[in-house]
Amino acid sequence: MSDTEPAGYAEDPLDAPVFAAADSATTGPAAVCRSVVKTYRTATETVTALDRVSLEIPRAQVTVVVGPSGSGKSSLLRLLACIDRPDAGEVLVAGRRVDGLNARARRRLRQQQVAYLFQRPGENLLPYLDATAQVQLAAQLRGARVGADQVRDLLERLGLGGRADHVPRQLSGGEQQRLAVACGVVGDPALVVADEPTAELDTAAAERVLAAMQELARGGVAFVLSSHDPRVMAIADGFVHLDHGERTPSPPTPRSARGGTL
Ligand SMILES: Nc1ncnc2c1ncn2[C@@H]1O[C@H](COP(=O)(O)OP(=O)(O)OP(=O)(O)O)[C@@H](O)[C@H]1O
Repeated sequence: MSDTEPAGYAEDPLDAPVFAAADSATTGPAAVCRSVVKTYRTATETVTALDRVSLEIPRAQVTVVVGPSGSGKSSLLRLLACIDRPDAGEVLVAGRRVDGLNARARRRLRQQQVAYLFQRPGENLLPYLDATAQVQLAAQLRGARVGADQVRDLLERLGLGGRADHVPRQLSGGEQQRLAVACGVVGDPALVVADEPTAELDTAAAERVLAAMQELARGGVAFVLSSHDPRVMAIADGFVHLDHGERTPSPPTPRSARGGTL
């Protein structure tokens, strides 16, 4: 993505950590969208991927974004992860408005408050670092002081205690994705965003990754996942349904009896 910004987008005003005021950074929803519009312009047409979508992502919960192919799920996740910016509307992460920030400021906020997990487990990791070093680097980039004990504990919780000195090619796909989750949650970001996190995993590996996400969410971080996978829906505390770029009421889902619409 280019860092070149059209005029009018704000630099981060302070060259300091991008935390909002302590109260809104650590309380309230992890993220909020208000009447968000996202369009893509091609040579021949303008596609409206999101049309006035509003929602709140609660902390300490797993929110699953569902909808047919092309309904805008990835577009929404990219806005929440501060990778893209909406054409209109407001996006707040950890209480801070991010829609007006330029690429550099968004990148800094992302480092501290958001983790984005790619579908392919290997793409979330550096090939030459072992599991311990991956988590330490993620913490360092987030500006968090995390001791060796905490890294070891986190790897243990994710079932990677015996893999601490393994590099990604020595790990299975499921282990790689759990390591990516460890890197995502270390240093207490507000939000971990994952687009189709089980798409590349077999059933057993998917279930372990999802169980880890569900358990870690209880610690306070918000997980936002997009998926068509019933196993992902089964761990949802709430759903956001999209159709043709619009937020729609919840149709029946496998776990609609438990998860609410947020
Ligand atoms: N870079 C782009 N340029 C043009 N159109 C795009 C671009 N990215 C997405 N779109 C269009 O925006 C709409 C929403 O796409 P998006 O990828 O957000 O949907 P999705 O629900 O994640 O789909 P899927 O489940 O197939 O991954 C679609 O019509 C898509 O073709």
